[in-house]
Amino acid sequence: HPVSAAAPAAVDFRSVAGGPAKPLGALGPLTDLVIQRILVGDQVAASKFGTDSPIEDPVREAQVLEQVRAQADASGVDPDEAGRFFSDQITASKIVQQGLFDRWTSHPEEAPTTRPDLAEIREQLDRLTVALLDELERTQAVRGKPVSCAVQQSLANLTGAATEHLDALHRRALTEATHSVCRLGE
Ligand SMILES: O=C(O)C(=O)C[C@]1(C(=O)O)C=C[C@@H](O)C=C1
Repeated sequence: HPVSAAAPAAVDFRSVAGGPAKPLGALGPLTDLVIQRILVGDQVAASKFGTDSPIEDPVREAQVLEQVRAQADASGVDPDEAGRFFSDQITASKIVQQGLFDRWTSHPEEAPTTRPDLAEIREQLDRLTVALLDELERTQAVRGKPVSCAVQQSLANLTGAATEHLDALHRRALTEATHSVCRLGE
């Protein structure tokens, strides 16, 4: 009998679950937000590529970290812990931006053709800050248990990277952004 049309190479979690797939486990929601912030890095890169704006903006970084420390207190998270976590988020964003700048420079046909507004993107980042701090607060117990935390972070990163179809650059950013989640609060 004739061989049927190409079978899917892998199970799509979406069709199984019947809804949008999300990173799994206790750290799934936190990791989902981390991935969203990493993906906003693509928009930041698009807003800056081909302009005079450098990837690194120390004034904005200081504003972000100041907002984080103030809101951490209100959310019941240690400000130093929150500051370390968000420094990692900023580092991850810069990894993505530099990687995309390099890619777009050597393959100009892949460069974005429209330039999003950085001020609007920063408002998006500010909203993510609030949501991330809520998740840092909610996950304090599991993050305090080193072994199960490491297992949960691996699970969330693997499933998150797969369902969001992250490429090598964005997976590297995800590793950087989550590398101290389980050590925080110790
Ligand atoms: O807002 C920017 O310009 C960004 O590039 C985003 C971001 C961040 O992750 O918050 C990253 C790098 C900059 O140094 C400042 C802030």
